[in-house]
Order: sequence, then C-alpha cells, then structure tokens
Amino acid sequence: MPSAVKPPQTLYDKVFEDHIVEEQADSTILLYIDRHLVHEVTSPQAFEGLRNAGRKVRRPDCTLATVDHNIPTASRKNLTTTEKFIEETDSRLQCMTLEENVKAFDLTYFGLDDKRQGIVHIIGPEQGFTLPGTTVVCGDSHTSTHGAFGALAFGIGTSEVEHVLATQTIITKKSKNMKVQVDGELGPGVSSKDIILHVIGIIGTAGGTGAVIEFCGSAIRGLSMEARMSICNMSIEGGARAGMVAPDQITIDYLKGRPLAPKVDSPEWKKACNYWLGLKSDEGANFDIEVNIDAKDIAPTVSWGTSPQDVIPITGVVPGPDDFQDDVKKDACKRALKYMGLTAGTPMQEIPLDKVFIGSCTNARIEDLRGAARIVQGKKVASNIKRAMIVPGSGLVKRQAEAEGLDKIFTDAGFEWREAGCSMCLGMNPDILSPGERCASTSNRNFEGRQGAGGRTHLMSPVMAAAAAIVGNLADVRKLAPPSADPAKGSPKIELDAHMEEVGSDEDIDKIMDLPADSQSHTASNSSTKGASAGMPKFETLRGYAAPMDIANIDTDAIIPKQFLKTIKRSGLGSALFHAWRYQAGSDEEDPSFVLNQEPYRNSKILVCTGPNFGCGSSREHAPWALLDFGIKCVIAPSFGDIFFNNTFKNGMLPLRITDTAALNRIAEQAKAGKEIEVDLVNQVIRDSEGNELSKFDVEEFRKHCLVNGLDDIGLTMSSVDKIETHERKRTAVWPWLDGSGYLAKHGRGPVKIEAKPVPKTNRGEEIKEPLEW
Ligand SMILES: CC(C)[C@H](C(=O)O)[C@@H](O)C(=O)O
Ligand code: SF4
Repeated sequence: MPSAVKPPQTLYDKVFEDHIVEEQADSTILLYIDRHLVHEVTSPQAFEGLRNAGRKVRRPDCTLATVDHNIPTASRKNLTTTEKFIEETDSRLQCMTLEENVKAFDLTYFGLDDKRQGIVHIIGPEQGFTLPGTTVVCGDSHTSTHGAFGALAFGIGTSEVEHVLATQTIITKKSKNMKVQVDGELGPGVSSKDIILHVIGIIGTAGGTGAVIEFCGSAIRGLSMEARMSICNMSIEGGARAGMVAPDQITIDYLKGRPLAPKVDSPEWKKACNYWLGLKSDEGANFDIEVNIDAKDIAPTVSWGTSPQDVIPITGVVPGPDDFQDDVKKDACKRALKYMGLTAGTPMQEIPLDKVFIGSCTNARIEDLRGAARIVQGKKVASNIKRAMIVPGSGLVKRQAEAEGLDKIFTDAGFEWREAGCSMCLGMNPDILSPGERCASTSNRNFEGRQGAGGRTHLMSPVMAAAAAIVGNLADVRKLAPPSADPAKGSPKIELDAHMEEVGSDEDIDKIMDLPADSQSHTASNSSTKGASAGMPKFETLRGYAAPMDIANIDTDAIIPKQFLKTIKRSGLGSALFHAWRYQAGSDEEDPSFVLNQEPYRNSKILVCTGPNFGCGSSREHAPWALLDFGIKCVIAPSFGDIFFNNTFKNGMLPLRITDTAALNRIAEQAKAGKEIEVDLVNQVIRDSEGNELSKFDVEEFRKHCLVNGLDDIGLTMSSVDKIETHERKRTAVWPWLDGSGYLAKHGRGPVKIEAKPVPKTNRGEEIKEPLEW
C-alpha cells in the first residue's frame, strides 16, 4: 500500500531523518551516530568521564582512534615507543593517555608505528570508515570534511565525545538547509581550495551559522573526492554545522576496494550503492538559504587578514578600513592589518614570506602533493624562505607519494619531507612559526597566533603555496606553470540503479520497531543503571559584573590558545583564558588594557560581546572550561559558533543570542558602566542592577530544562537505551554494511551482526532495491 506523498527532501533531510532515534515534542532529536573518530586532544576527559561513571564504549566497532595533533613530524626511523619518541611532556602525556584508553576500552587505534596513522580527517575516508549517508562525528571541528561523501559529519566537544562513546547518539536539533551552487568551468590554476576561500569571502565566517551547506552545481560535480573534501573541510570556516556533497559515481569509484567499505562483489555493495545514489536532494527540495556562484569569477585566492573571510584574488592589493562599510568590519580590518604587519594598498604579490607549509586536513592528500610537485619540479625554493615543509596527511599518503617519486622532487627543490600529522596547521607540536614570521599555508585557519604566537598566516591552495615557495613572495601560480588536468578525473563508470521504490506498508516498520528486545546484541553493555545522571550545578538566576567586548569573530583559538589544550583535565584553565590578549607578548605580565585585567571585570560572571560570531572555529571544549574556571557562566552575543554554543550548555553555562541591536547595546552600556546585571533563566529576562528589564531572550525548551534542573545529557539518554537498541536492530536490517565487522575481525572476534528481520526500509519508509538473501 503506497504511503502518503512526502514533500521533496534535501540530501541533509534524508540523512538526518534516517538517523532519528527519538524526537521530543520541542523537536529535540536523539540522533544515531554511525562513525566516531577519536584523537588525543579532545578525548582524555571524555574517557575519564566514562570511567568515573563505570560506562563502556557502546560501539567499539564504529569507533576509530589515532594520534595526530601533538605528535612530532620528525623521522620515525628510531621510533620505539611513544613515550620515548615524544619529547614534550604534555604532548607525550596526551598521546600516552589515548594509548591507555584505546587498550582499556578495546578500540581500533592507528598509533605512531602504524602506516595508517594520520590526521583523523584523512584516515577516515582513506580506510572507507567514512561512508555515504552515515553520521560521522569527532571531537574536532573539521569533521565537516567527511560530508564530501554525502555523510552528515560534524565536530563535537569533549562532553559530546563522552556522550557518543557511551550511547552512540547525540542530542541535537535539525539545522537549516543551505545550498551553495557553483556552476561552470574553473579557470587555470584554480582549485577546490580557491572555491571554498571564495565562498567564505562571500558568505563570511558566520554565513552558514545554524545551517548545513550542500555544495552542488557543475563545478562541484566535476571535482574529485579529495577536492570535494577540501571544500567540505572548510565549511566550518563559513560557520556551517556541516558541508555535504551528494554521493555520485565519483564517490562510489573512490570507495571501491577501501578496506572498510563493503566488498565490491558482495551483495551489500550494490545495495549500498543504490542507497547512496538515492540520497541526492529531490527535485524542488526547499533550501532556506541559496548562494549561486559562477566558477569563472573565482581566481587563485589568498587570505590577507586574520579571519578566513579576509580573502582576495592574488592579483589584488591589501584592502584597508575604507573598503568596508560598517564600523565593526572597519575595526576588524585595522586590527588585522596591524597583526599581519601589512599596509593597505600593497599588491599581494609583493608580500615576502618566511615559511611555507603544505599539509593539514584540508590539503595533505595525494592529489594535493601531486599538484604541488608539478609546480616545484626542477626548481628551487627561494633563498629568503627559511623553511618549506611538506607534511603528508597520513602514512599511506606518504608512501604513495614516495612510490611516485614526489618526495624526491620536493627534497631536491629544498623542501623538508615530514611524517604525517597536523604539524604547523596549529602548532601543537614543535612545528611552529616564530613571532612575526609570515607563512604561506595550505591549512584552514589564519587566526591570530594560529601557527605560533605572533605568526602570520596566508591561506591558499597547494599549487599556490608551492608557487610561493619558489618565488619567495605570495605568488600567482598561473605565472609559473601551465594548467594541468585534475589528477583524479576520468575514473571508469559503473552502472547502478539509483531508483528507490517505496513498497510495503507502514506495518513493516512497526515490525522492526517491535523486534524482541532479546535479539542478539553486539553492543558492550553499560554497567550504569538507566537514567543515572552525574548531574550538573543548576542554573536559574545569575547576577554579576559583565565584561564588555566589542570584537567580531572571537574564535576559540583566541579564547584559549593551542598550548593549553595539552591537558588531560577540565580544570585549571582560567589563567589561560584569552591568553594572548591578557598578557604582554612573551611574558606573564598582564596587559592593563585588556578588559578582564581591569576592575570590576576581574570578577566578571558574564561576558557581553557586541561583535557577531563569538566562539567560532575549533571545537575545543577547553574554551568554555576556561571561561567557567575564570568565573564566567554566561556569554551574551548577537551570534555564536555552533559547536561553542553547544559546548557551553554541556557545562552548565548559558550562551544568549541577542539579535536586537538596541537591546544588546542597553546591556553593553550597563556592562561598560561597571554595573551588575541579572540573567534570569527561569523567566527568560535580563535586568539591570535595579531590576529594570534590559531584554528578553529565547532559549530552547530542552536546554533550559536541563540547565534549570542540573541534568546531564548522558544520564538522560541512558534512559532511552531501548530506543537506541531498536534503532540498531533496524540499522542492521536496512544498512547491514554499517556494523563495523572490519574492526572486530582485526580484534579476532569475527563480524558484528545483529539478528533482525529482513524488512529493509529506511526511516523515510523507503525500500532499498536489491534485497539481500538473509
Ligand atoms: C584540537 C581541536 C579541538 C581543533 C578543532 O576542533 O578544530 C583543531 O583540530 C583545530 O584545527 O583547531
Ligand atoms: S585543522 Fe589542522 S589541527 Fe585541526 S584537525 Fe585539521 S590538520 Fe589537525
């Protein structure tokens, strides 16, 4: 019996719907997570939480861990143990803590001695761990990378890492649908990195806030998977929760033969391909925001300032404050020029460089290295360049490049050929810029101090960075080399039927939902009781001094710089809060001009920021931990980075979006006058010290309920464990390739399978063709 006709859906709508475990009346969703990537920086506190609560990892078979941020990229020829190899104490402790945790919780781990080790966002796709139509999370903002496969992939904070480890779910809300359509042919020397830098230049770093971006159009369809990953990787820099590209033949060809993808000849493969190809947005699906870009308008692009939106074609000149309309942007420009040591009007190609970094989860894949090698072949790095580094994204990328002789091309030209890791993308390891040094970088963030305190970053594509290394200045790659074909284009096609037929009745779904609870379960049983909650301090009313700040786009690197992320604890970070702004450069002496060093703001409980996009950038939960440790429990701003916004709630804090400029200014005036204000969450109102209303505010019902009652999410989710089990049984029936048999086989435990009746219908009521023999 055919069911009611559904309105057209987007790719995001479909993937989201297929992962709903439970929906509350206020639209809060418990979403199932298929794939969880773990690294050393954002996991120690999560494992500690599990241990303290006596919980286990629910799906070790769907969890994959590696070390990437902290590790040195020096030669591993003499590697014996992590303990002996990593010299820096805190980095060593963090990596060793992960090694202990993966052993204790029995997780698959690619350590330093494993050729598959690399940056999380490179190894997931490389292994076929990342699959189309899945939900993928990691305690890392660039998890958006995996959206290139048509996965819903997003960064989470450490509390959410713990939540996923314990429950394999996340509590979330549906985001808006945004479409960025790029049509036409890319010009010579223009690559996917230029596309995404150009897009962020147009939409701004808050342009995608609250939305999931689908990248589409002929220019995107023509890109290889690796190029699509570079684009989705930086959707977080455009403020989006995630970026996605609909799976197509290029996706399928990329996945063939990957160790953890379904085997190409298996019955699961064709079934999976049909499901994947059916995920593309339906004709007429509704997008809340649409941006259209003509590929011919995109030039080789570089950043000039300290935000990824500060971009310009390489043929341009450094902009000045007069080029911007509003005061916030004029101020941001002045501040950026000062930090970057640049003068408005200087031609970009006349800016000399000190260092060149080709690496990071944006651009350290084999095609990136091939592209850069084409430019440097037979040439030499300019004499003014103190250091030029190539850091492959994984051990496998490194081997592949060596097999193709790329390492030789780079070293002959004067580049260093390093081991895989995050390296100088954020400088948590020894690869950093010295104060004042200027770097051409293929990474994704040019925030103040990102690659080292006082360091100056210019973002660009691998071929542009290669050109810059040869010229010694920011350079236009088109002057150095003729355009050449995309190295990944032209893969053979296979015939697949993308058609999804709707057959069967609603009872079929009911049958699945009614499967006996004693169906053989593969999950690690959790020892804690249902509904057990560690609890959080309650938040009802908060009264205190509010520190005023009027800077736009305060990123989490500024809230807490990388050197303080090497902790395995949540506490004691208050002294590191806003470190680069709070202390004089290179010393422990306070800068008296910084607001938190002034009375009465040393005792602030609230922060009022009149600039937009507070907490953008990295997923580090260390940012709310540092604020909390300082004493700040509430941040008021016109808009927030999504992950930071989430992370604050998980720590019993209240971020308040006040979009009414007049109201925000009223609050800021009280803050500037050094008067206390009162935030009354129960009645959703902000008052001055006399009790007069300054503004009302909105807050999601579920979040308010948790804060006012001091409830922690994991405890709440544990009480829905039966619904999670039901979803897992259905998942095995409908998407059998998602149970991570590959990993357990590695552990010598054989494949993971849940007994479930063969009723292969998605949450959307759709049957996937090519049913299996069960
Ligand atoms: C350390 C980690 C939390 C962080 C992120 O979330 O992005 C890092 O990868 C970064 O790029 O800043
Ligand atoms: S952005 Fe840089 S630091 Fe963050 S995961 Fe990617 S490579 Fe690592």
